[in-house]
Amino acid sequence: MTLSTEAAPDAALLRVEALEVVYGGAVRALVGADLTVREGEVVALVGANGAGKTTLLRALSNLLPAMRGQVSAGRVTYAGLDVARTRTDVLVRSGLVGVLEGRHCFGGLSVEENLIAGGLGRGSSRADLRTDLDRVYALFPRLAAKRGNPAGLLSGGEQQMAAIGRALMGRPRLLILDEPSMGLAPKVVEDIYRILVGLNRDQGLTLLVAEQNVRLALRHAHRAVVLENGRSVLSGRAAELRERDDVKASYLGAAQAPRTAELSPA
Ligand SMILES: Nc1ncnc2c1ncn2[C@@H]1O[C@H](COP(=O)(O)OP(=O)(O)OP(=O)(O)O)[C@@H](O)[C@H]1O
Repeated sequence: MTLSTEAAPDAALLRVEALEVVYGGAVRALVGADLTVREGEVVALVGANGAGKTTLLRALSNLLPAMRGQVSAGRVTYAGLDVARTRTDVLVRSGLVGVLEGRHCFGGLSVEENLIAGGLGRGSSRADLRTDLDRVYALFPRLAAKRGNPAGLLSGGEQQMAAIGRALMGRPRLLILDEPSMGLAPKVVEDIYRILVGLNRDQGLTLLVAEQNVRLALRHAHRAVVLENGRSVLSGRAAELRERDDVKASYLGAAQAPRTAELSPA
């Protein structure tokens, strides 16, 4: 079911249409996912454990083949590119940059070397690297203070900041994040979201954030898409979704309202 707030198709920076994904030829992880992200938006992809959020994000960066996953139907288009036919590094240089599961800092490298790796992936010049490092350090003063330390010794929150900083070094047009709140203290999560939303507001950075913490996601996003069992079942403006009884009952911990699946389409 879909609220009537989706973009006209031509306005989309990213478009996912009726996407189906199978792992190992057997596990059907997505069975019909639809998603649109317009330039300048913050869009949340929410859903319970195993709903398919990470799988969808992998598909956006054409990372499924490396996980024995395969798009079996549907299509992903980013900035006019057919993603399934575009190498991940080409997508990165086109501005589609992900902070995917596990944060993946290079533990033996310093914080600064980790950040520089993000700029090199994009082919930045030495001068660009310097400018971008200063920008990242201004956003995350804690990284500036630890620039020479091994990234492996950072706290979980600092590693998340380093992973986001490294992605920003790639000068993204669309930044994709997988559960940036995972395992972090509420205060750190708030700091990270404040910075991300600030980048959207002040610099127009487009964001797609997968979150299990639906309350958090709906507070910060402009729009959201709800995934259930590999299918997008609901989408619309975050402010409207927050007020829906079915969303409250299923995802925001409200008691009496019926579950999403029992409701008729909006
Ligand atoms: N590499 C893989 N090989 C086989 N099955 C997988 C693989 N990765 C995910 N799956 C399966 O695909 C389904 C969707 O998983 P996915 O990780 O995309 O969900 P998710 O919404 O991100 O969940 P979580 O929030 O727990 O990470 C699950 O049934 C999962 O077991």
